[in-house]
Amino acid sequence: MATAAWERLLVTPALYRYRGVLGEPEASEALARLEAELDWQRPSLRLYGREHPIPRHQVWMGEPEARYRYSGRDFHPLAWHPAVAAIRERINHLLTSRGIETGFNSVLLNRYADGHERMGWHSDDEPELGEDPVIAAVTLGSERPLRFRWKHGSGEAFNVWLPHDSLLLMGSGCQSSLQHALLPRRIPGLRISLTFRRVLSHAERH
Ligand SMILES: O=C(O)CCC(=O)C(=O)O
Ligand SMILES: [Fe+2]
Repeated sequence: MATAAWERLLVTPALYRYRGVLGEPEASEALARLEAELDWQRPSLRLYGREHPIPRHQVWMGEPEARYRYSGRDFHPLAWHPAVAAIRERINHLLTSRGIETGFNSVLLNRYADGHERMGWHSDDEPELGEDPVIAAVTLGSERPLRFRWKHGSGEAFNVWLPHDSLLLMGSGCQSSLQHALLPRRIPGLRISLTFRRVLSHAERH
């Protein structure tokens, strides 16, 4: 088993990194295909009555029922692109072999043209993700740090560097005890991340 490739970054909450998740040339080919073939969107979010275009591009993809409400907007998923479906298969295989059943039915793809593009502080704790979601984030392209900070108490903020072709597994407790952000840095180059999620059906929510 390739368990040696898993690095445990935290025990509680469960935070793991895995390097070389797709291998080459698959990882570089996936980056080029996603960049060229996806219909990247830059939606605006409404803040204090004003529309602000988000500082990155994104695509929401998945099963038709996996609708997602984010910052006051409903996102309808696009059908699986074959390159994204292949990455989902790989991630599912990797996690299943560790006994983790995720049932990912959707993915948010984020495209950062360079280090100026970013994502602000948040937890992925929307009700449609359930009580304690598992989120698997694949990085393709430029290596940047994802910064984490604790929601309660005085623990220090920390960086997790995410190299090309790596997977970050945010497991139990991550969204309830931590926030994360991709802060602007003087780092050149395109980065695409794929954050796989399981959106619950209405019947599964309470
Ligand atoms: O780009 C990243 O690595 C972070 C993305 C993220 O936090 C999200 O999609 O919720
Ligand atoms: Fe996130």
